[in-house]
Formats: sequence, C-alpha cells, structure tokens
Amino acid sequence: MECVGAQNVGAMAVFTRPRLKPLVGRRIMPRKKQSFWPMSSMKVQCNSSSGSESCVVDKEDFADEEDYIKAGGSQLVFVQMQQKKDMDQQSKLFDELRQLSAGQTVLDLVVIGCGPAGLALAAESAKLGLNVGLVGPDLPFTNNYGVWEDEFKDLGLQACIEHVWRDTIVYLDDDDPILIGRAYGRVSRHLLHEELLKRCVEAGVLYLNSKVDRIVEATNGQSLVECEGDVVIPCRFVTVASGAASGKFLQYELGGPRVSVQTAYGVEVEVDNNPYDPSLMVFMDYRDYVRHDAQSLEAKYPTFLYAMPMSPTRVFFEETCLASKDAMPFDLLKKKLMLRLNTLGVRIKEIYEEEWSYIPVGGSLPNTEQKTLAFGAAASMVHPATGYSVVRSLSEAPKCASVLANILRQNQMKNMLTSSSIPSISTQAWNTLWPQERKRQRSFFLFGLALILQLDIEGIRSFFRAFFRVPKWMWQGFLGSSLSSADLMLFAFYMFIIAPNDMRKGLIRHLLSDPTGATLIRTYLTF
Ligand SMILES: CC(C)=CCC/C(C)=C/C=C/C(C)=C/C=C/C(C)=C/C=C/C=C(C)/C=C/C=C(C)/C=C/C=C(\C)CCC=C(C)C
Repeated sequence: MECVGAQNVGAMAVFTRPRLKPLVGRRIMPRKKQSFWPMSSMKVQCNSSSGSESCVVDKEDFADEEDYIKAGGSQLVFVQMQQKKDMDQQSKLFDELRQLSAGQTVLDLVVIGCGPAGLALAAESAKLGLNVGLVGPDLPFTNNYGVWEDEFKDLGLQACIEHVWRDTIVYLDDDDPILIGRAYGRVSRHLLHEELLKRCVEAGVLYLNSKVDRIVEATNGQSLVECEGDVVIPCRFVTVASGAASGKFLQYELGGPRVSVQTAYGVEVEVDNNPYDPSLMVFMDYRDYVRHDAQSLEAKYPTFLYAMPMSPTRVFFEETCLASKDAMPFDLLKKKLMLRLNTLGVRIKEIYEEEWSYIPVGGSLPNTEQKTLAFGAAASMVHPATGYSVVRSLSEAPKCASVLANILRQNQMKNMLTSSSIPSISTQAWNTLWPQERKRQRSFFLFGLALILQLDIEGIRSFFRAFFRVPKWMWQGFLGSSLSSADLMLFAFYMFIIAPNDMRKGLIRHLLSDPTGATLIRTYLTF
C-alpha cells in the first residue's frame, strides 16, 4: 500500500494517508543565502555520525573559498519565524535580520528537527534569551496523539485538545472492565503544531527549511551544522531532536538492551454498530475477538484495540502491539483489526484516514561524552514500557532550555568559548537530561519492558489486572514517568503483593535471571 506523508515525529515513524483533505502546514522558506570569507583561518574537527571519520583541517587545507565556506564560513541564512507571512514579507524580514545580526553570526543553539520536541525546546530556549536556530523540513504533524487531559492542561496546552472523554476504560477479558477514572484527550495535531510554532515565533526563533547533512566540531569550540545546498551554520550548541531516526548524528552507549518495537495500525472510520460508549475512551481492549491457535503468527504478537469514539458513528480504531522484539508486520495488524471489527459486528461505511505507527522502545541511552546534545526520542526519552513521549518532551523542554541558558551564561560562552571548556559543558547538559535518578527510573522501565516481551496474551491480561489495581497515583505516575526511583520500588512491592502466585514467581525469576534485572539492581545500588 502506498504511503503518503511519511514523517518521523518524536519516537514515531508515522505514516498517514489522509482520505479527507489533508491539513496543509504553513510553509516558511529561506529566501537568500549569503556567504562571507572569514577573516581568520579556522581549524575544524570533523566527527561523522558514526564517529569513525575524524580530521583536523585549517584554511590552507581548503581548495578554495567555496570549500572553506562549506566548512563554516557561510553566514546565517535563517529567516525569523513568522506565521502566515507571504514570501515577500519573509524576504524583507530576512533583510532586517541580516542588518540586526551584522557582526553576530554565531547562534547559541541550533535545534535540528521540527517535531513537537524540537519546536518546544527551540521556543523555550529562545524565551530565555538564547539566539536559537531551528533546522528541519517544515512539515505538518502527521500522527494522532492521545494524552491524559490533566497532563496536557498542566502544560498549558488544553486548547490543543480536540476531543475529551470524561473517563477511560480497559477491557482485559469478558468480565469486569476497568474504569480508570481519568479523562483522556485527543490532541489536534494541527492545533498543536500551530501553538508550538506560535511559541517559536513569539520567542524569536530563527528557522531554516533544510535537511542537515552532518555536524562538524570546530576546534574553536563551535559546532558547524552542515545543511543541504552547502549551507553551514556555526553555533555554540547543537541539539538533535529529529526523532528516533537521528542515529546518524549521535552515538549511543554500547552494549545496552536491544531496541524493541511498538507497532500499530489505525483507521478513522464512519461505522454502523459501534459497540463502544462514545463518552469513554478505550485505552486497551485485550479481549480476544480473533480466536487463533497458539502456534499461529497472530498468537506470537498479543495485541489490543485502542479506540477513540469521536461520535456514536465516527471512531478511530487502532490495533496495537505494545512491544515486540521484531516489528509486528503491518498487514498482520490490519488483518487483526478488520477481523476484530467484523466479529464485533462493526460495519465500516467510510474510511477517513489510515495510520501506520512504528515506535522503537527501549535501547541504549545516548553517549553522554559527545558534544552534540539530543532531546525527545533522539535522547531516548520515549517511555520504554508504553511508547509515550510527547508529554515528557514538552514538559522537560523548559528545564532543558534553562540548563542550556545557565551553562552558556555561567561560562560566558558568548565571549570566551574555549575548546577545553566544551566537554565539561556538554557533560553538564547531558547530566541534566539523564541524571543518575532518571537512569535508575529508566532501568526499571526497561526491566518492565523485558517482562512484557515475555508474556503471552493470558500473562498480559493478569499482569495488567494487577497493574491497574495498584493505587491510582502509582500507575498514573508510572505511565507519566513521574515516579521517583524510590516510588518505583514501592510500586514494584505493591505489584508483588497484589499479583497472583504464579506472577510473583515470574517477577522474582525475571529479576534474578534477566540481564535487565541485573542492570536494575546495579543502577539502584549506584549513588
Ligand atoms: C501514533 C500514536 C501516538 C500511537 C499509536 C500507538 C498506540 C495506540 C499506543 C498505545 C499505547 C498504550 C495504550 C500503552 C499502555 C501501556 C501501559 C499501560 C503500560 C504499563 C506497563 C507496566 C509495567 C511495565 C509494569 C512493570 C512492573 C514491574 C516491573 C514490577 C516489578 C515487581 C517486582 C520485581 C517485584 C519485586 C518484589 C519485591 C520488592 C518483594
């Protein structure tokens, strides 16, 4: 099936083929490219994405001016972000900017990636007075975000929620559905995009619609962001926020856990016989509508239905495989969804939109020795046991921005950036993103992910039965990554008490025999 509008957003590669008129993103284009021949020669250290290529060059090493410019001599080609301005106005703005920025050609921060994480970090950093450039293709968001309403309200983004369900329901088997007592919302991807762009515009973020080829480390302490079309942007810090597929620019710790995958296939449809109450969001329906034999391929991947009834007849259904070692094939997910809907008696009258979602979960943390920073999915901020990431990225953006701003201020980097100060500065930033406490929490989530991967459909049902019986603040905190490492221990203890005997044995066995159990114990013992 042909996919149109593929985009990597946060952790997700989501492919959406709108059947309705697609939401068209506002487009801001850079108008001009200017270059200049710098006065002094400059040494650059080239670190390729793989880290394998390394070279030190100076002015003499360049064949001509063009080559030199390519390595760092080109002037800013950003335009200041403006919403809904036509090309002519953008061009004038660029001229203004050029005058304003005469003599000041080094940005404090370049953020690569225009998804929610990138836009949020760029806006928050610029708000704190940093000179921020944002680079990436200007594409509309394509995925459907679901969020807990309270969490989105706390971010001041309630206006971006297009539909709220007063409560959320989980079906594990045919008896006793679990009402979880928390309102859930569907985010309007269009409104979220507009809101984050507005924040960037108001904060004065500069934008370049381009693709980054590589990031080069100069020995004068600056980074050079090399973009398509021979555009090079010198800056003090680079943060990669272009989703899980950002590996090209980053190095990750070796020997970490293997990346697993969350896959989902969804359709927004007009139907007859919708069996779901439109006032409730169906968080997980693990009931077995697709009876299969234990050896079949379907049985290898336990899946659940995630359903958002927008009205009695219009519903977004998504067949989801929470996590598997190898990606569950999309055609199998689709087949399961159609079989399920068929068995439920749902008759599809019209398909508005289809969605293919592929979210890498787990895996290693970025190597915190590298100078280039990361944020969002690129910084392994996707919750390993749920696949959620957007709320965490949005809520951590102000903190991350303030750390960057403080570091730049403290080190008076604007005037006296030295190459020797760079490693410690980047380490400070990395440590804020991934302090020991966060690493401990993550090791717990990875342990949980490895546990889920081992369970069959029956095991998953009894696991979630126990999960939703722990005190509400605990499971809510678990899903929202807000439990401290000590709280997580308490949570584990509760799960253990509540769990049936065979699950208790399984938990202890997993703790003592799985490599993630050993890492968990080791991380908890490191202070
Ligand atoms: C596009 C987009 C945006 C999307 C698409 C896709 C989808 C739809 C998705 C969805 C998803 C979901 C819904 C998710 C959910 C999830 C969940 C709920 C999860 C959960 C999890 C949980 C867990 C992991 C848990 C864990 C636990 C543990 C680990 C425990 C432990 C315990 C022990 C070890 C015991 C100890 C003992 C003593 C202390 C005595």
